[in-house]
Amino acid sequence: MSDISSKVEKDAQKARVFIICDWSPNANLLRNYLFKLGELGKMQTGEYFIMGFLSYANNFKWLEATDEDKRLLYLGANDLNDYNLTDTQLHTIYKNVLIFSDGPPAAAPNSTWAKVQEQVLAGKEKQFCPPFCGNRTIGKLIKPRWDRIKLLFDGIQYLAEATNDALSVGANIYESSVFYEYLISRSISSISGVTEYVDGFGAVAGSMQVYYHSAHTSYSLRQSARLGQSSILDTIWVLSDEMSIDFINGSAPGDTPVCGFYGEKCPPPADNTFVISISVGVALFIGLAIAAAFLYKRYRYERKLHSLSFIIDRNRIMLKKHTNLMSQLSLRSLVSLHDSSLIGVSQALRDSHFFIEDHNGSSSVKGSTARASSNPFGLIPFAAASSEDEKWNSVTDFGVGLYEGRTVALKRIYLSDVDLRRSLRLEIAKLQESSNSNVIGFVGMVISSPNVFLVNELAQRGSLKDILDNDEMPLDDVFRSQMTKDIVAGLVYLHSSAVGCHGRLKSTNCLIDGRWMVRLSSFGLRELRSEENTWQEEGVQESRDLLWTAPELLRWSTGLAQCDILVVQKADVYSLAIVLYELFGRLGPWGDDPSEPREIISLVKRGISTGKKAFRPDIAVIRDSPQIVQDTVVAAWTEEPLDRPSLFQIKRKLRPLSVGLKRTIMDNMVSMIEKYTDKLEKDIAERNEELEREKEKSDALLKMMLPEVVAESLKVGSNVSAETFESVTVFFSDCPGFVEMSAKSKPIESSRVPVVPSSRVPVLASSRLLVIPSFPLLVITVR
Ligand SMILES: Nc1nc2c(ncn2[C@@H]2O[C@H](COP(=O)(O)OP(=O)(O)OP(=O)(O)O)[C@@H](O)[C@H]2O)c(=O)[nH]1
Repeated sequence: MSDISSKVEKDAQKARVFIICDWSPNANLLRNYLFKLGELGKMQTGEYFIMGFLSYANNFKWLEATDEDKRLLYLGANDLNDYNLTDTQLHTIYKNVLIFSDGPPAAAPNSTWAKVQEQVLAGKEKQFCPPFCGNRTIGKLIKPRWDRIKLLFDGIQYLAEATNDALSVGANIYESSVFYEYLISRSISSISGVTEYVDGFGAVAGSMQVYYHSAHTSYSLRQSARLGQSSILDTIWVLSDEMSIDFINGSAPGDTPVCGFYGEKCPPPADNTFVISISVGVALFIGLAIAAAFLYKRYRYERKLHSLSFIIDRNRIMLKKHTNLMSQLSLRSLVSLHDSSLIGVSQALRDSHFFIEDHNGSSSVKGSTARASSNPFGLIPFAAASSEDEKWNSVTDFGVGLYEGRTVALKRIYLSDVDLRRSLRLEIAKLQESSNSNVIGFVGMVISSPNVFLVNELAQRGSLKDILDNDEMPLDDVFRSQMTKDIVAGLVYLHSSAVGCHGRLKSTNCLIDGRWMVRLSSFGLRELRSEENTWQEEGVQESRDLLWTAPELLRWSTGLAQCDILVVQKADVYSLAIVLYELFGRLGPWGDDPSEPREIISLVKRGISTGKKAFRPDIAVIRDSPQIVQDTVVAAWTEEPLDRPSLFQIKRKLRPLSVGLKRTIMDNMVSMIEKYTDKLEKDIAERNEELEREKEKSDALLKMMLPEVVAESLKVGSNVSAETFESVTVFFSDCPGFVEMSAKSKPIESSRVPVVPSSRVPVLASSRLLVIPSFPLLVITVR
């Protein structure tokens, strides 16, 4: 048994389809072979197949057994327990076996062969009676050799037919060489009902029986078909009956495995044990590391939540007076307030839009702060506050302070105290996490009852509203496109961050930093800000603040904190539409609509009433803006929130605005300054020319009135010192009759009285030479 086991194992490594030529001496060998393959798991996969030949002479009892199970018995059912196989496995094994045998085919009912078999069996019974009359067991045990019986019948039939043929043509059947010609190359109609053939050498090709597993019987192989020669001329063997083989995998197994018997057709299987164990180890380590990192992060997060590190002690902030130049001054006035030099103008534009001063009046030069100690820009003064409390109380909505060496913005929250519950601390943690170039960073919170302030990064140039309200602040396409891009980018960031939405987007919350970049502020803290709203008194300002709010939020009475984040995101899209309208129309959030904010809000709240469109700003106000902007605005303020485009769609739609926008807003600013510079250069050159001319005139006048030396001294600002002369002549003279002469002359004529050319010419002599044009005959005398 162990021999056959190792043989089977070896064979199975070298072959897939086994053709076993003769088991005749021992049918149990087939059984062993099959079941060993089964035990190795080879037969169940459908990869192996066995075909074998069993000689009828040696195995007729098994092959002729009518009882299905007996066939199995002969195949080794006695020893079945020796094999470690289940019923199902046995069935599967039989599906992979095909047996051929040389015995006669099974007799068809009512055929001659069936009758012969019946007579043989009856004769057999007679033969054993007496002594075994009535005892059928003996008869059953003795199996007739049907192959021999068939051969006997066929042989007689064959000889008779050959003799008949020979005699019918008068051939001499006693001459063996003659008779032989009638014996070869002919067919035999076998008693078993099939046709067999004798070839040219006198050999009977005969037929072969095929035994195969039958699905509807128990463990057995049964005669399923007959393999015979197709014709007397043709030596091809064909299956004469229909038979299908129930291949386990649906088709015949290949003669070699996919990877070849030695795996030569596939890359050699690496010894994965080491790799697998390393991988598992690494995976385990990474898993543990991730879990540890996660737990540690969670622990730090919880600690952070509990640490209240965001609370800033009021005393660590130095309050500053401030004014926002953008909201108060035009560029022109900015120019005139500073010295008119070009450096002064550009400097003012570049860094002085925000003016901060200490309480005691001395200017603080920090970041973009002012240069003057006076108050040329109309500082928003603090009340003459003496105590810290008074100073903090006097800060209105927005204040400025110095904290840890940087200037920060202080945003008043209209609550007298704050309950630092977990939900609020979570909201604050989200704010602390948000960091993007288009949103204002959160620094901390001052809670000093009754004052509550958010401390944020400061945006030097105020809000978008400040800039839009300043009529003389030029805004061209580059500015608008850049600002649009920044606002959309800020919103996209917020929607994808932990904060999730903005909730109160408006132009006052779009702040402009020192690099002219728009950064969104006042987002997050929805819970805290909702409390503030109910606490705050309703007023005109509050209605004005709602001009950017989406209709569904206006109708929502329970406050922003209760809204689903998706609802607020859609409301942000509406607010964006109003901000864009404001940016491109520059007439405020509702354009030139004369209605009071309160009226506008109530009309928006009403929504779409039958037959009417939703109440919105007049789109004609922005008709000069690019079509994509107009389309975006109209789509984004649609009444139905779900019909509004997503931010990503808006971003994509507005992308052409930035195409070709090579210059940044800073470049634009510089070009604007250059334009101003050119103009001022021209103005100054003209003024200089004028000044030069005037200067020449006054010099000439001075020289006429005073001696040159004296005039020059006076021009350079030095004193005219007294001089000493040793000999001087003081000459006083008068022209007699000058008064009469003047009375008779026109003013122009009297001005043409010649002047004595030089003091060195003898006066009396020269006087005779003088001629007055209007009195040519008059002789001038001098006294
Ligand atoms: N320069 C400058 N001005 C600011 C800053 N923050 C706020 N402001 C000014 O203060 C004004 C009001 O700001 P907020 O109180 O945040 O605006 P709001 O409309 O009341 O905002 P919410 O109440 O938060 O909706 C803005 O329009 C700006 O003029 C800042 O960081 N820098």
